[in-house]
Amino acid sequence: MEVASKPIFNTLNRPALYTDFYELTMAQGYFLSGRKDEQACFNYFFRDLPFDGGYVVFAGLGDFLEILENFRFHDDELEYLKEQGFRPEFLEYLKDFELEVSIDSVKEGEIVFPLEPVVQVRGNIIQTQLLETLLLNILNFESLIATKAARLKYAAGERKVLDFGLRRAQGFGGIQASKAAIIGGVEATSNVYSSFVHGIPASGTMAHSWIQSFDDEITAFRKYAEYYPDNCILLVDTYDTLASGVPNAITVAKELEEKGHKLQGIRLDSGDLAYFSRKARNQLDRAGLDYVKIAVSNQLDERLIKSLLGQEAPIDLFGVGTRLVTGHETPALDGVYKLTSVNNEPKLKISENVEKITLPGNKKLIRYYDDRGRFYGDGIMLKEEGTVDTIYHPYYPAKHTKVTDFESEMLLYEVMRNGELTDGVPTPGDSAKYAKQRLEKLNAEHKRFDNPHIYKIGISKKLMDLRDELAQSLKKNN
Ligand SMILES: Nc1ncnc2c1ncn2[C@@H]1O[C@H](COP(=O)(O)OP(=O)(O)OP(=O)(O)O)[C@@H](O)[C@H]1O
Ligand SMILES: O=P(O)(O)OC[C@H]1O[C@H](OP(=O)(O)OP(=O)(O)O)[C@H](O)[C@@H]1O
Ligand SMILES: O=C(O)c1cccnc1
Repeated sequence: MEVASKPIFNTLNRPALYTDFYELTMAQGYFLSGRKDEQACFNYFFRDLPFDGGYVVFAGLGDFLEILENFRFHDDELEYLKEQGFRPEFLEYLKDFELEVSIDSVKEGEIVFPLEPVVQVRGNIIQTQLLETLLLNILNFESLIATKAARLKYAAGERKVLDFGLRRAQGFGGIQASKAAIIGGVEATSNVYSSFVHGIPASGTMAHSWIQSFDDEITAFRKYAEYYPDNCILLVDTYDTLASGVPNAITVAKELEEKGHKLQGIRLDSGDLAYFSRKARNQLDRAGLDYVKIAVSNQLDERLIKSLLGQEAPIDLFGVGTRLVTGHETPALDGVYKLTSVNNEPKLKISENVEKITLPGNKKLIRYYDDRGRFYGDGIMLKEEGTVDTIYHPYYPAKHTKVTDFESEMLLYEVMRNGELTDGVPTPGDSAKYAKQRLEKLNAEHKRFDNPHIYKIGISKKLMDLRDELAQSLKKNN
């Protein structure tokens, strides 16, 4: 079959077919069986923490809400669906489609944990179903990369981390990856497109090609410094880092000083980065250039950054590409979108694996604080419940915690009501600020890379009983 190709960027303006085929066949099925006005509730949650880590930084809400603004079916899309065999009466329904769903979500940048209803979509069953793939595609990817960025930043501490990943990203996902990286805590990106469309800070150094293009290294350095005297990071490893690169950078730094400027830094991109950074720091300091920063890159990740700083490498800035934007070594966040009620009747998915039985009903999510104002644990309960005294381990109810003495906070906000945004789209800057504040409230034992302490998640007795009773009756009937 021949498919006319369409510019990929149109996806943002025309998201309705950015979905899996079965969403449309199910939607048509609901329509044909006269169920189009049934009210459904779906929950977005994940089960496994990526990177064997202790938390997830939630991201993607801004892009999701923005894209929903354009969710409608255009004539050529309806024509395509007609060719795929969809019925005229359903296509007529889609022609007049206007999004009317309501969405509860935690804030972008929130720290979230397994099983939590991070996003809850309410509305008619056709509309809520049709959003599944789009929502999962955006939220799973951006949350994965924001989480990776937070881990890199945790390893780097006060030192800066730059995103260098566009060239190694999974295609156009690089646009989202760079934004998510900023939300997770990275300071700036080399990705100009993402900077342009998302209003995030762009930054960069120079490539080996610049230096290779000149007859000698010093001329390459001088020329760059001439054009960018206040924003110049010289790549020093093209020929011989310590015998040529750093001495030439020192010469240029001195020339800049004479003209009233300061060399910003040097970048190391190969070899033993601890050894070379120490030697380079020594050479720079001996030349009176203690203000010149040292940037490093080369297949870095959070563990390598931690290791380099453990080796007391005098590094000020880490450029991270591949392993940031590809979410190395977790290819995807396993977030799912599960039906939890139809016409206010709670729904459940049973599994042989008890940990895969879903939590039914329309919910709320509460965070409890310890006496130092740090996150103590989270409670998942039914929306209609009042104050809850005790939260129970989702699978081992003998493990429970009394929560009456803790300060608490509701985490879900209605971000869309009947298809209208309630409070605009979160900006990456605001989400990054929020993620930073929230990560400060998360205890270090949940942030460490090796065997992080498991964060306490509990469910209310009512929710547990509802789940167990429903599971029993479904098993009897099926
Ligand atoms: N002191 C260090 N401790 C731990 N890892 C390091 C240290 N220095 C560098 N690394 C990392 O080790 C890897 C080195 O990669 P590799 O052996 O391919 O060397 P290279 O310098 O990239 O060689 P080249 O670029 O010349 O091919 C990179 O991921 C780099 O970040
Ligand atoms: O290693 P990553 O974490 O993926 O970071 C990005 C890499 O991309 C660049 O190398 P590349 O060889 O593509 O170009 P260059 O000439 O600028 O070094 C840069 O020098 C980094 O090494
Ligand atoms: O600006 C840089 O130094 C840069 C940008 C992309 C990839 N690697 C390095």
